[in-house]
Formats: sequence, structure tokens, C-alpha cells
Amino acid sequence: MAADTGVPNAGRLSAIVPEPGVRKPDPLLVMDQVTRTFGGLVAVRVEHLEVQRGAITALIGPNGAGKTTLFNVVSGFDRADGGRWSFDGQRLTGAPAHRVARRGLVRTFQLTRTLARLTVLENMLLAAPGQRGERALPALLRPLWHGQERELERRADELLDRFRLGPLRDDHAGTLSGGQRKLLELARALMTRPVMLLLDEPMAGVNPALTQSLLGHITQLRDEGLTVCFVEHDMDVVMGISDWVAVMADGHLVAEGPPHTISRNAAVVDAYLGKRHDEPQATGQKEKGNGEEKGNGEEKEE
Ligand SMILES: Nc1ncnc2c1ncn2[C@@H]1O[C@H](COP(=O)(O)OP(=O)(O)OP(=O)(O)O)[C@@H](O)[C@H]1O
Repeated sequence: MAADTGVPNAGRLSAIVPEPGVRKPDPLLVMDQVTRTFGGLVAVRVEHLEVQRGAITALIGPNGAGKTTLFNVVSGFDRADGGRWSFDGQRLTGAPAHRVARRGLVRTFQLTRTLARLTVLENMLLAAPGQRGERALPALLRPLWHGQERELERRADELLDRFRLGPLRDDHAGTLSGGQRKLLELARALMTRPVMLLLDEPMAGVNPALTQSLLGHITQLRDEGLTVCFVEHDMDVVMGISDWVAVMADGHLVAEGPPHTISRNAAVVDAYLGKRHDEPQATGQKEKGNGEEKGNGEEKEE
């Protein structure tokens, strides 16, 4: 089990009482009374949630539980109706996405945001200034090729090699398979040298071989000190790499604990009872025959 790997901060979670809102020994992200409503619908009402530094935390829950909305709010891609949250001891409440990213908290999206008509390398470089206005970036890219941005290119190449995308650096992102796009999304997120990653369904639509590769990369990043929180529906994935699992249902945090305790938790069983597990999301639909999956060539921008 990942919690017993001897990774210091992740391992410290095993001593904690598994209950919703429990305090962690070394919390990096702390949320209090975070609320987001849409009309009359309460999408998120999380009283207290702490994410342990240096650990992999899975955020699970049935469809519509509020997981993505919570990610959106704390990463500055959506506004909250109330509540406060801090990162590394500093208030982060209401900060816009670019400022959140600059502070070291970077998120990826359910539908990969790689831009199909840019090359793999360009996709990497446009992540570098801090994930701001991607539409403005083609203009920004030109000066990137000169002067001080060489260092960014070096970092991009290093990351592409790490994720085995080096040979594809000059290909258009639209020609990558769905799984390769997921790898590119992860590599891009690392361009800003984040402290913590919020990954929204990083394995959705990815074939088993690439899932293993992604899991290996995420575990390795944790072992290097990165904090990871990810939304996932596949319980094998959750059990395989999580140090800790937080469970949401109907906007609330209903359970927390080490992965092996979660499936036996009554509140979790209640939350899932009668609810259907998610289908893989739109990107990376699997292609029969060669075990490799292809994207549809065009990315949906969010
Ligand atoms: N922009 C929006 N406008 C209206 N309702 C929304 C909006 N975004 C989310 N919701 C609603 O808020 C609730 C929580 O949605 P959210 O996408 O956060 O759930 P989730 O746990 O991520 O679900 P899934 O696992 O299916 O992605 C759902 O009822 C959803 O329909």
C-alpha cells in the first residue's frame, strides 16, 4: 500500500484517525467552509479538508458529488460563494488561476487542454509563463524563441524526455494519442515547477499500459516531494497509488482514510449505492486492435 512505502510525509498519515475533516500532520492545502452553489443546487459544501504535503490524495465520489467544482474553486478557475482556503500557510481564498499557479498549485483538466495545432514543444512552452490566456500565446511565443527563453526550452525538452515524448516534440499535439496527450498534460503542468498538482481524472480514457506508465510517473513525482491530489473513478487506480482517500457525496466530504479502509466505510457505501460509476470521459477514446488510443484531433478548450 502506498501509505507504507516509507515516504516520510505520506507514511505519517497512517497514524491518523480516518474521519472527515481530520487534521493532518503537515497540511499543504487547507479548506474551510468552502461553498459553491448553482442556483438552488449546492454543488460543494466542504466544512474542513486538509491535504497532506508530499502525499498522493485521491478525491473520489459518485457523479455530481462536487469533486471537479471543488478543484475549480481552489485553483481559481471558479468562484466560491463562501469559505476560505490556504496553501502552504498563506491565504489563497479567491485568488485567480494564474496567481494560484504562480504560488505552486497547478491543476490539469478532465478534457486535456493541449492545443492540437501547436507542436508538443509549443504546448510545453505556453504553459511556462503561468498558464495565462492561452489564446494570446501564439503572439507571445515568437519572442520565446529568442533570448532568455532558451532555459524554458531546455526544461521542456528535459520533461518531454522524462515522459518519453521527446521524439514527438515537433509534432502537432493533435496527432498524439489520447494517452500521449495525458502525458503531455502532466509534463506541461510541471513546467512551472509546481509544489502541488490537482489532476482531474488523469487516467480517463487511457489504455492499461499507459495507465501504468502514468501511475509510475505520479508515484515518482510524489517520491520527489510533489504533493498530488487527483480525482478518479477507477478504484484500482485509487487503491494502487493513493496514500489517502477523501470521499465526497452531494457536495459534502463524507469520509476520509487510507485506501484500504475506504471501501469498507459505511458512508462511502451509502454514497455509491444506486449511483452509477462514470464512463471514461470524452478524450482518448480507445481504438480497437493496436491497444493504443487516439484523440479526435481537435481539443475542446475550456
Ligand atoms: N457550471 C455549472 N452550472 C450548473 N451546475 C453545475 C455547474 N458545474 C457543476 N454543476 C453541478 O454541480 C454538481 C457537482 O458537479 P461536479 O462536476 O463538481 O461533480 P463531480 O463530482 O466532479 O462529478 P463527475 O464525477 O461526474 O465529474 C453537479 O450536480 C453538477 O451538475
